[in-house]
Amino acid sequence: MMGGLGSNGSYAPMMMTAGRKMGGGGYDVPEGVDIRGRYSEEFAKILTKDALQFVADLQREFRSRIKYALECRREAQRRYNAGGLPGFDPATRYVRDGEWVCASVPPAVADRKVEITGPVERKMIINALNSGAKVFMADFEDALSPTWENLMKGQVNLKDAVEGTISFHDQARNRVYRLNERTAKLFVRPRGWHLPEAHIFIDGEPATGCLVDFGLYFYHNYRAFRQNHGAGFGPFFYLPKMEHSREAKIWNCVFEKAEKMAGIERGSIRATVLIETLPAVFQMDEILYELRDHSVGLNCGRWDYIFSYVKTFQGHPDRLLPDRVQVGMAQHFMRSYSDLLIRTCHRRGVHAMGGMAAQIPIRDDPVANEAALELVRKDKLREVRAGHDGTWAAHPGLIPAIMEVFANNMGNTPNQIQTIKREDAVNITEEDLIQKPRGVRTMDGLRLNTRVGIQYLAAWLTGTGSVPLYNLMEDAATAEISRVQNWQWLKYGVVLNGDGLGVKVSLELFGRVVEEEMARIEREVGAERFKRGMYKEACKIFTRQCTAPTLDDFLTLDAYNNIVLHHPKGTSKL
Ligand SMILES: CC(=O)SCCNC(=O)CCNC(=O)[C@H](O)C(C)(C)COP(=O)(O)OP(=O)(O)OC[C@H]1O[C@@H](n2cnc3c(N)ncnc32)[C@H](O)[C@@H]1OP(=O)(O)O
Ligand SMILES: O=CC(=O)O
Ligand SMILES: [Mg+2]
Repeated sequence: MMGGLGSNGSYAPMMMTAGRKMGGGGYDVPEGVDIRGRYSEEFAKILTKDALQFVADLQREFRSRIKYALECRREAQRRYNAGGLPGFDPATRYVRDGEWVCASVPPAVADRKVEITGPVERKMIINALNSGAKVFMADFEDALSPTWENLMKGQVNLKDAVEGTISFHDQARNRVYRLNERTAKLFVRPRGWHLPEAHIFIDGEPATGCLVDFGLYFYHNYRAFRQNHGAGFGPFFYLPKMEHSREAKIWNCVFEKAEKMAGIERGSIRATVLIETLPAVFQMDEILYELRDHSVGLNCGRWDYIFSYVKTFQGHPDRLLPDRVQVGMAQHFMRSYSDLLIRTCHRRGVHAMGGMAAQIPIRDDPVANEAALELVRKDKLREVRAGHDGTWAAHPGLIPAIMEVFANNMGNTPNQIQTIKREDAVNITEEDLIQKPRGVRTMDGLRLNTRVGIQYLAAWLTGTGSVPLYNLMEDAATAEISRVQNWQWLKYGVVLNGDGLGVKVSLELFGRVVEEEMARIEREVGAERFKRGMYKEACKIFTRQCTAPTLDDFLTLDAYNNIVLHHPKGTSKL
């Protein structure tokens, strides 16, 4: 027997075994903590009593502030739904106008020309650290399906990576993977504030996912990281999906508490915040200000940013998106966001990181591969010329080309913080940042959204959070665009104005498209894989979300219940 939610939803107490509290099949847990995920000896080395105590301390100290911050998000969304627009906050003008800078950049990460990203999967971690990129962002977020196995193995893998002992034996190829002498610097991206961790209960409630990711990683790695990788600084983090500086302030307090617990200097931990929600673009100074002792820049999380544009304007039929493929960095609102981010970061003395081009190598078609590479080069050239200090790559095969673009255009300097100030961007207005994207909507766009959204979700439900689809990298952020765009077009019954057909998007049309695209997916992946996969379940979830009367906040929040596996075996709803 274990502690857990009973059939009536009440919390059952944990069993005492030989004087120790055993919460969930064998873990030795502190008071009030219950582990409901599978037990493994390997995981028990991560889920130690002390590490769990640290996570529980974080949860207890910050849970009400997190709940409040999430309620503020809902309140802001209600204002946008009633016709309001996001904008700069007059109350924090003094922060934007003030002359202040963030703490100086740690020498270990002064040069971040190319950063590779990927899920916390063992082989990927080794490949990414060996890839020649300056930084590897190990992802618990957009690129990871947060199953218990993925999360806990991810923690094991990161610990081995930080200690330098990580290896992987690919049995099929009889190939052993180990770390090179020189490796990329490791950043870790925990989940966003909104995602719970349903396999760890604290005081009868699921823990906050990002506090679990951060807490366990920090607890086990701060010492080795600072010694072996950060030259006295670190660990380093990426922080996703924030909407307001009050959320950055919570992270700042989490960092201070962690530093105090570890007995390390304030300002040791450093983080780059992704500006990947529309409301956050109006809070960039404020976010940096809250994190000024712990900041190492901002990043243009362009894919979630596009998703957030649709979400923020879900009640504004005058701001509908064209086909997803047409919403690139050349759109006025996207260019304005990147330019203002560069100006803000450089004014405050930190890195302005570029975003992810979704292209990946196309192995079986050299011509298409060269065309994809050329798109990546063009995108990166725009970024480096605009003043970005580095950028993201989704695949090791892209690193040489991207590195060349950045190195050729930055000379020998590690970054452009002091050399490109972008004072011209001071003139960017609220209207520039929300300007309606230009382009057309097509039946192909609707079909592609549907096909990609379902296939991505099917992969996610089976534990894979980033996949190659039609020669592009797809992850939670890109799939979100497909979902909310379909929702928006259905909600407002838009006319597909780009293919001369003049068809109106309706429930009936969408139903037909789903049926036909499911048939196409089956043809493409083969009947056997289709049957074994989670395509039907994915289709159900995706279709429900696209047709829901009110927009779901996150695709993965609803889908999460399908990957929660409580021990002993059996799925459980939150
Ligand atoms: C919107 C955002 O948030 S972007 C950030 C989050 N998204 C991501 O991080 C996506 C990262 N990229 C990926 O996950 C992968 O590149 C995918 C899923 C798109 C494609 O992966 P694969 O299908 O494995 O590609 P492919 O077969 O070409 O891989 C070739 C090799 O490169 C490795 N590789 C591919 N991508 C990566 C990566 N990002 N990091 C490390 N290694 C990688 C593979 O492991 C494989 O290694 P091997 O030859 O030793 O077996
Ligand atoms: O996390 C990155 C994004 O583009 O979203
Ligand atoms: Mg993102």
